[in-house]
Amino acid sequence: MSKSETKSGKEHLASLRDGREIFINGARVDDVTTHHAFANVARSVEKMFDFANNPANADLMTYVTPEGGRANRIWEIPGTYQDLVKRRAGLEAWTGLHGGFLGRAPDHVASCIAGMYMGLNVFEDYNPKFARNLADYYKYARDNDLYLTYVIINPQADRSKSAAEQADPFLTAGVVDRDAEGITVRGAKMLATGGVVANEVFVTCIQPLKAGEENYALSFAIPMNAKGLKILSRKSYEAASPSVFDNPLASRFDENDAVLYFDDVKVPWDRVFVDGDVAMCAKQFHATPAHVYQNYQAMIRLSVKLRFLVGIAKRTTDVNGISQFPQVREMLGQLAAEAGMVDALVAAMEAKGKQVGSYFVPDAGTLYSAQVLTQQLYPKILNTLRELAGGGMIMLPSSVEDFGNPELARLIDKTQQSPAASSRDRVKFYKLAWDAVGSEFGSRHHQYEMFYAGATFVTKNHAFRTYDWSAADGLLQSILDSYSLEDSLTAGKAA
Ligand SMILES: Cc1cc2nc3c(=O)[nH]c(=O)nc-3n(C[C@H](O)[C@H](O)[C@H](O)COP(=O)(O)OP(=O)(O)OC[C@H]3O[C@@H](n4cnc5c(N)ncnc54)[C@H](O)[C@@H]3O)c2cc1C
Repeated sequence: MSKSETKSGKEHLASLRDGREIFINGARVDDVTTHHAFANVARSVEKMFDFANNPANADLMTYVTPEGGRANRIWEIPGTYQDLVKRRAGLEAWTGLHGGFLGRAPDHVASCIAGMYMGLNVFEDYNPKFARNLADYYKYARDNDLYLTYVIINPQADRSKSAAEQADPFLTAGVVDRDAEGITVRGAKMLATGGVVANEVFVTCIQPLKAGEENYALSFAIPMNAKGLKILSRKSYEAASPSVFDNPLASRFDENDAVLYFDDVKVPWDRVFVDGDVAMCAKQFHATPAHVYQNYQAMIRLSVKLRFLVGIAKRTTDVNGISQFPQVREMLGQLAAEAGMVDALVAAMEAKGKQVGSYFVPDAGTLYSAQVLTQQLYPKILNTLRELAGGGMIMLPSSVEDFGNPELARLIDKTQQSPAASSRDRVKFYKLAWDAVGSEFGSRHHQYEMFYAGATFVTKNHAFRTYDWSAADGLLQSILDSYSLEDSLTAGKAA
């Protein structure tokens, strides 16, 4: 691929046939692009790259890099507020292709690495050679339009103990050896979403590490086909959804989650960004714009997904003929306000953003408010959708096959009635609604939105850390200072 164009979907699919070691249901996967557990999500990713690569979308989806090539907007580093908003329009359009159901689509980790590059000075202060590695990697990934995933959380095991205190010191991925060529890594990371259809993985630890845990204080990127990297897939919801009509989301947007096991994987020095520095592991996210920038992308995605879910709510009320009930309108109004709030939070992150050197960065405090609130909001919205639908999402034909039997098709037409849709459209809609809300795929999304950014105590800590407490306290104090015990006593006597 020349530097002046983005990757086509076909090129992306070809790049996935690289001998990567994916395992599912007791067997190794030969070709992820044709395997029945992954082929459709690979197609969905193919469509995303084709959309970005379409000349008609060049202005929306690509930008001119400082070096003069054209790259996917996901890699763009905005210099101004206007750049940030323009980049968001591209990300929003891209997310529309999957309704926000690909949580770790290529724009997520690209935003993280771009954010680290914006904070290159932090890496330079730490280690100029590793800083050069990061800068080179950012440009390499951008110019080759790589799809990156990341693994930044350690396996659960015993959460009351640190990585070093677990029964097996190599449960958590850590360094076993260093030599002239690089480091050798052994152990696991909790999970990589989208890893099966990504090109490379960024591996590090965002959880706090203590002195003495330097072996786990790593940051590096390697291809998904690196020798010794084992990709252990969870159950595939795609494989369990042979018909698009029956599970329109699970069959096409099951991005997969997989444990990554590093079976003595060799990482060359030029791919290492942090080695053995506990403080730097945290700084790469929080002393650079990386954490804010990657999660700002996540909020853009979520705002699109909520628009989709609110669309389901409204359609449910039309299909069931309940939209005129005042109580139902109230519920829709509540949903509209909630989805509108997330849109507004994204806009506020941009409007309250600030210049960091030559880059424009979204507002951290607003982002963390959004994270805390949306972790609570998503389950609430799913619950409202269930409340509006009643049994409509459940009492549906067993599968698309029922339509192939004329006698059953006649009975479906008779029993699936709606004031606003044909029986077929009613079934089509409610199958989609159930996939978003209640299927195993929908349920995984419930968990995803609650945890992708960390457990709630983690996001609340970020909100605590970034809120302007001095402004709050200053305001309180100024009101307290506007009266006194003495004044009130004197006033009392005067009366
Ligand atoms: C669907 C899905 C996709 C994901 N994708 C990715 C990915 O692509 N890459 C990646 O790196 N990670 C990914 N994650 C992992 C995600 O970052 C973690 O789930 C998240 O950080 C929480 O960690 P945990 O799951 O280990 O939960 P835990 O840390 O074990 O927390 C679970 C609960 O235990 C309690 N708890 C645990 N520790 C404490 C404590 N110290 N103090 C108080 N209470 C505590 C809390 O009640 C908490 O809610 C994904 C997770 C999910 C569910």
